[in-house]
Amino acid sequence: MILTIEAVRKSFAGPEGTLSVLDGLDLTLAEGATLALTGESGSGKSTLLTLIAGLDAPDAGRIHVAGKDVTALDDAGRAALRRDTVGLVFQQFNLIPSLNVAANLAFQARLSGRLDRAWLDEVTARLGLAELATRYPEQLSGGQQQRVAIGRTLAARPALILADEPTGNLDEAAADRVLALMLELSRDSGVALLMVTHSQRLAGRLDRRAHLSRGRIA
Ligand SMILES: Nc1ncnc2c1ncn2[C@@H]1O[C@H](COP(=O)(O)OP(=O)(O)OP(=O)(O)O)[C@@H](O)[C@H]1O
Repeated sequence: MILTIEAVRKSFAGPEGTLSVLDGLDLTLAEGATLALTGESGSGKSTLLTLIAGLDAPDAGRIHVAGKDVTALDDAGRAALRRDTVGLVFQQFNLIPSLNVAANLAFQARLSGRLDRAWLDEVTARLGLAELATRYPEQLSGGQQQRVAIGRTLAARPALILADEPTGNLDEAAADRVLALMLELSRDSGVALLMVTHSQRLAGRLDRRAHLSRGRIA
């Protein structure tokens, strides 16, 4: 398993008291498998991705990524996990403002020591980003920024991609092309994909679906 989640709990302190978001959640994902995570707004999908990525800690339970207990790693260990094993495509694109599109696309792959020029060029072309290569993030539309954020993660070929509505800013045709590229990467390179989506149409193209409700996978 690339990902094993056992009995994870997470709650937040809010103005009306404690809000329990994840309540004993279990989930597994095999190497190279693709999973669509659905659930109502506020059900905890983004929270779950944040915990898997080690950007926040669960209150209880265990999360293993590629055999490592994320909940037991220190800051440096969790940063190394994000550099070497887990790729993130979050709703805030986190592009580097001082780097142009080409440099943003290569950034993650270079950092993880997996820069493969031919694959980077293919990702760039397939996401329609070649003609934008010398632009800077602030000169891009929301959808263009989203494609750069996806490309940056795909270029690095991490063992596990966590994507939070990665095609939310794209029209249907562009969303289909992007998802096709992600699925192809999964099939050809054994990259596992956990993708949050509100689209039943897109969810149906992944191997499995998991629905988050009342803090657990239904
Ligand atoms: N850091 C935080 N502090 C307090 N409450 C939080 C925090 N992060 C998330 N929440 C609350 O936890 C709940 C789950 O939020 P989350 O963003 O995980 O939902 P989601 O399923 O991803 O929603 P959406 O589909 O709208 O993106 C929400 O009620 C949210 O307000």
